[in-house]
Amino acid sequence: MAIAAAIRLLPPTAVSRRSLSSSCSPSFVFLRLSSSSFQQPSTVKATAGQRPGFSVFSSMSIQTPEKSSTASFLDRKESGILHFVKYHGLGNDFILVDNRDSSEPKITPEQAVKLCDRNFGIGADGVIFAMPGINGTDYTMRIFNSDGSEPEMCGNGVRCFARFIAELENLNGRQSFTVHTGAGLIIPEIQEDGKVRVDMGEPILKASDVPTKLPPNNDQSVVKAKLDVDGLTWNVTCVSMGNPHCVTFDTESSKDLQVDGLNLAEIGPKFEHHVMFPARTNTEFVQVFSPSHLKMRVWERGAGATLACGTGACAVVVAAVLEGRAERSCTVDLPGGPLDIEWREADNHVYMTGPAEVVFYGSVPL
Ligand SMILES: N[C@@H](CCC[C@H](N)C(=O)O)C(=O)O
Repeated sequence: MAIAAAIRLLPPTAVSRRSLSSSCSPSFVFLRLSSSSFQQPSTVKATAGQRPGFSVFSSMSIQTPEKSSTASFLDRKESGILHFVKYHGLGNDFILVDNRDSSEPKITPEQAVKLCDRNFGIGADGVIFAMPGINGTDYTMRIFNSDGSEPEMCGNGVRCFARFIAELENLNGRQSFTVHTGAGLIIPEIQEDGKVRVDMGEPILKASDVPTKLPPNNDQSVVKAKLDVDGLTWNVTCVSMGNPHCVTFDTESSKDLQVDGLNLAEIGPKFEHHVMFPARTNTEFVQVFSPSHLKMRVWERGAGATLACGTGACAVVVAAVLEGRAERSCTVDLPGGPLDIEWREADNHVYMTGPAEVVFYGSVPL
């Protein structure tokens, strides 16, 4: 059994999308992806938004270009077919689904696991659904991790979400809108340079709300607590950005971490599933270059080692400030690139600024 994915390297209409991919030349590519769980390729139709001058190639046939169509690729509604756009924020990659017509996700967590598979599916760290807003917000964002679990929030994901919404809708010059998430109200703003700045709200420090069972300090926060993992005692600070994070800068026996040398695949799961974290945890391993320049690697709950984690970078700056290691405005280097993070004293909100890019457009049978 196999699935076919139609992949476009250029967004289908140019006007609102020009800044997303101005350096790409238009082309279509059809991929065949093996999967035991999907329908035969014969059931798959060519679904990319064709325009004059383009040829669409599939593994079975070459099809002639269709007539010009202004209909957006994503506006197509074929039953049994999921149209998506794959985005990434610093290499943290997501399958974005237009779910604005329903408050029920178009795919199940089990299907998300299959689509996220990097060998047998599209490949992604998660699936994100753009849904109708609730509680007076413009939109709702939900996300499934690549293991099928549902986190409350995703920082890189919400930047991708913002660019996706700008693709889907005429925002009439509006650069900002409100998004309901499991972490509450999140406000992204698309900047002139195409980057997205996000008001990520206030960090949560109360141990029982993070949640962590590590013993809290008098103010209920867990800062520089001792955590035994893999034969070492790690100093950890716990921060929730709606989702839980355990941040570590050192162990009892090492002054500073050298994050490049860490075996995340070995230690990451031991943090994630540690008994002190009843909702599991994301874990950030951090090196301090200067009070405004940090470097981190992350092991994500439900997704493993990823190239970037937006909520993680926010949690890292909060933890670094609480531990007296950094200032409130920092550049955080992640394996996929840098994020600018500010924990603003005036409103206690964390602001994250970084890129979000289209990778390709595609369709898969469900
Ligand atoms: N990569 C995301 C976080 C995604 C959710 C996380 N894996 C969790 O389960 O909490 C980000 O950029 O914040």
